Amino acid sequence: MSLTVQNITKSFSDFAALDNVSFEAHSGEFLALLGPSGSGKTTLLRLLAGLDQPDSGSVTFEGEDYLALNARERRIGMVFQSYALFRHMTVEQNIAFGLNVRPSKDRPSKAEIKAKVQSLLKLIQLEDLGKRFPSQLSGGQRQRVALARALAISPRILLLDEPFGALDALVRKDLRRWLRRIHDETGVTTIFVTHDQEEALDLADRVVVLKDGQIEQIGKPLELYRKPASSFVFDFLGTNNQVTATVSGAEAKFDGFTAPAVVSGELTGPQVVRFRPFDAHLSKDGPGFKGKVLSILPAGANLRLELQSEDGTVFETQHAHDSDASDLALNDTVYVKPIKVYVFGN
Ligand SMILES: Nc1ncnc2c1ncn2[C@@H]1O[C@H](COP(=O)(O)OP(=O)(O)OP(=O)(O)O)[C@@H](O)[C@H]1O
Repeated sequence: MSLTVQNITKSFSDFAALDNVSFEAHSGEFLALLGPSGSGKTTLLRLLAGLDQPDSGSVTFEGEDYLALNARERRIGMVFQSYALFRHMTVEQNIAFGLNVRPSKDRPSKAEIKAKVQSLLKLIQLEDLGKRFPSQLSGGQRQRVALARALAISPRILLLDEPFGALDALVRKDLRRWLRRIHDETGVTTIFVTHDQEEALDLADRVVVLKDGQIEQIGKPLELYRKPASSFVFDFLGTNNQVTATVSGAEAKFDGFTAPAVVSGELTGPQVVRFRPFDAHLSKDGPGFKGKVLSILPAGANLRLELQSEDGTVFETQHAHDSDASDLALNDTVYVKPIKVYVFGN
């Protein structure tokens, strides 16, 4: 059951929050909308949910005009960053809410609602907490309940707006895995808004990168990483280093060494080139950019180094714990050689 968004435009006064946005969410897909603050993610989600109308463009679900349906008719489940649970209702009552408020002709029986709530409690692994109130739950538990409540109506699409934004890093990571598992079990088409590139790349089947109300690129996480369509996408997906080089064909020439270059279009001559922290080789004698070790930080399974070259440029590099980098100490002199660079022409 796919959702097709075509040429959506939405302005506030004369400011275009969304400018000709088109994409498709395939049936059962987990799609992330990724972009910096103000890029239009929430505006887009609100249009899909029926909380607002676009100025132009179309949204269809399985060929049906979604814009002609009101929010309830669209059968969309939503989860927001702030735990929008009803404080005076227990967990069970919160989850049952969407079913209980249905008109009597569409409402399942009490026994059916009870069974549904129990199965959702099991799905979110909070079977023993059904009688608690939201204030008696942790932030992560509340977001799980919010998800169960969204799923209770058997939504055709699940829209999640930074659902883990208010939680600490460890809980976020935990919930990420958990959300992906729930998605895979239920198979519901899911659109997840985030400004956190790691979250998007980790969770989604495909990522839609938004910038200033326009789509910069749509692709699978690895595609975005390996074939970024623009310097914006490259920069937004993670830390990187920038230097100038002379580009010729698929090669970047530096002073005394070269590196393979992934070049967008036909760019030659002096260019800004970018490289990722893990696309850097360190050596004691060069060739490379000569620098001093400014900091050494453990980063999960890796080491992160900050190195300052003689002209003041700071490079960030990443290495395995068991590599030569682990022998380095602060202020050691070392040469950084990029082993793969990207060229976008800006
Ligand atoms: N009701 C509104 N009236 C005027 N401007 C608005 C309104 N809603 C959003 N905007 C503007 O539209 C742009 C996109 O906002 P939106 O909330 O969609 O961004 P976002 O990508 O979700 O950002 P964030 O990650 O900070 O939530 C912003 O510049 C915002 O100020």
